[in-house]
Amino acid sequence: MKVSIIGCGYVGLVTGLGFAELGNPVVFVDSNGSKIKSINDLIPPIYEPGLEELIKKNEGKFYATNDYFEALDNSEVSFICVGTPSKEDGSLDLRQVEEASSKLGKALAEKEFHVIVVKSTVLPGTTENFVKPIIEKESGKKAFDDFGLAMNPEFLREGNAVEDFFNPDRIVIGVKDERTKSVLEELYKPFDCPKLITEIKTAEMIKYASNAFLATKISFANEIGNICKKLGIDVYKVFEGVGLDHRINPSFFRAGIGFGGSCFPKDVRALIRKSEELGEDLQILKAVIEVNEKQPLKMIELLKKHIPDLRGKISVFCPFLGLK
Ligand SMILES: NC(=O)c1ccc[n+]([C@@H]2O[C@H](COP(=O)([O-])OP(=O)(O)OC[C@H]3O[C@@H](n4cnc5c(N)ncnc54)[C@H](O)[C@@H]3O)[C@@H](O)[C@H]2O)c1
Ligand SMILES: O=c1ccn([C@@H]2O[C@H](COP(=O)(O)OP(=O)(O)O[C@H]3O[C@H](CO)[C@@H](O)[C@H](O)[C@H]3O)[C@@H](O)[C@H]2O)c(=O)[nH]1
Repeated sequence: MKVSIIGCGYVGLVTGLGFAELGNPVVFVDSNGSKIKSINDLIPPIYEPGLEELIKKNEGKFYATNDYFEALDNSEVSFICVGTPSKEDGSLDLRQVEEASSKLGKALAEKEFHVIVVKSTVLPGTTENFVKPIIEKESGKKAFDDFGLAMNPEFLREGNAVEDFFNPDRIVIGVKDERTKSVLEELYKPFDCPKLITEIKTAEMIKYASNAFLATKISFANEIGNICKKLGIDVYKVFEGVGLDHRINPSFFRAGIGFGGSCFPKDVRALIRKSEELGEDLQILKAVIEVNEKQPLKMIELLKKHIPDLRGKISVFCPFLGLK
């Protein structure tokens, strides 16, 4: 199946090259000219283990452009993989999604049935209440009828992205119309993992609930770890024991400096912000962020204890607190 990928960052590039490896011709679209050149020169613009081999191995099965019309002409399904960064207040900055939806809509006006899939992490309701009206306005077409619209969250981890693409724990497809459902089922046929078909807003929420739960596990491990330190207990052994309970699962209990990365802090904050708009107080998740913000200071306390005269000798960068 011919695929186009809108936005060639971690998610877009890995997803597109993964689909190419599985035999699907792929057109990459990005607004950044140097990324386009780099992809066409077979040089991955980001580092991920296995990505360089993948891009070289699939030469001739993909190309990159900034032309949405050409991309839609040469594909049956487009994945929106642009960034959804945080604004100052924690809410999502949807400008990249807005621009991509608008340009896809314009190109769609000249095409017969085409499927558009939101892969970017967006809050529940965004695909149907934000992306859909933009595409409908720009294309003059009706979603779920003249074109397909779906939400397919991505769960890959930076540093493990290629491996995660080919071996996902599950594939979640939020979809409404039968035609789009069969297009995505066909595309994901080679994957031997549970495939969950849901409502569009449910798929959006599964992504947030997953990241929020993983972040909660880490903050929990850090709180237990802080007591363990005081009691002289090895926290790693504790969670080895805890994780042996099949109801719990041993992963993501590694205590340390707290979670960072490009997703957990942004996604947990966005969910908290959204819940505030809805008049709900997400107390657990607020505590998860609070514990995480304090954790680097705990590490500094620990360092000070072991190296008493630390002042002026070492700088530690804490994601939320700056240099300490
Ligand atoms: N990085 C991860 O590990 C990860 C994992 C799962 C989900 N996600 C989610 O996936 C989305 C993408 O994340 P990412 O890390 O790949 O982002 P990124 O910032 O690395 O890449 C976004 C790409 O989109 C391009 N772009 C921006 N506006 C565009 C437009 N209008 N048209 C075409 N291209 C445009 C940018 O130039 C950039 O190359 C986000 O919503 C993120 O939360 C990220
Ligand atoms: O036991 C653990 C595991 C992770 N971390 C920290 O948590 C952060 C996130 O790590 P990781 O999940 O490996 O990387 P990400 O690339 O941020 O991936 C997360 O965020 C992505 C974007 O949503 C999701 O797709 C992935 O499933 C989810 O794991 C990092 O700061 C890690 O150091 C811990 O402190 N303890």
